[in-house]
Amino acid sequence: MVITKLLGEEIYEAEKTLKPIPPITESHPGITVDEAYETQLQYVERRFADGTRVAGKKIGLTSKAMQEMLGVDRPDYGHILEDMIFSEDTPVDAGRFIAPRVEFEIAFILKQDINGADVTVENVAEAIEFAVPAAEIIDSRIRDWKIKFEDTVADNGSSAGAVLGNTRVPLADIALPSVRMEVFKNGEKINEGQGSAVLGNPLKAVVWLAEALHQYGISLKAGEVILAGALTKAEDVRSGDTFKATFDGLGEVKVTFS
Ligand SMILES: C=C/C=C(\O)C(=O)O
Repeated sequence: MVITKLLGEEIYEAEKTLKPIPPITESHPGITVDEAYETQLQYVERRFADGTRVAGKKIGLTSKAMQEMLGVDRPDYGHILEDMIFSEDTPVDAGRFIAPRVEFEIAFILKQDINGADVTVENVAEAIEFAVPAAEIIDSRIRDWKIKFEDTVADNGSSAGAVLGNTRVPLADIALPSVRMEVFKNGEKINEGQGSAVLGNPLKAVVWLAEALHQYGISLKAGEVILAGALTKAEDVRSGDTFKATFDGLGEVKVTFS
């Protein structure tokens, strides 16, 4: 059995000191997915002790592009904490992370709680107030991004930050699977994708999340932000870089790194 409290503490320390740890799947080869999620919760509890709170959740590994990039074959989730939310208007210090990457996705703001195992796309749509263009900063507290599924789960879904664009679009005004996205780095277009890349429809990712959380007795709360997963692969970040993603009908989000 894995000592999840100790592992959660190790991940917390790695993040704080910028000293990554070896893959947990090597130091604890028998770690189960349940133990990895328990480790994530222990990390989150440790972060609460510093005074932060849950702002929402991220769903990861919902697109083929990200699954292929990281060599995993199924979605996971992590917690977005209040101190992980950055503003579009203030450059984010790349030096506060170990090996940061940025990715672009559709996010949702909830107006109702979502509970339970038998959630449908319709239930999820009713609980969402707005769709929002979003960037997620990901990072790995595991050395050199050498992660297997259980490593990234334990490491809070490799999440490090979120930036929300300024637009808020009601779901009635947008067909999420057909939203086209373009990604620009320092003014040059580097990638493009479509909402359907996320499990066919980003709302299905939220259904997946509600069901996955239910197994661990966690529900989604009104006011939370849910990042539904990157549409295209993540991009390495260096200080001085500016990234922007434009989404048809949804607006844009920008993030600059100092
Ligand atoms: C390792 C992180 C993956 C994601 O955040 C994603 O696929 O969105």
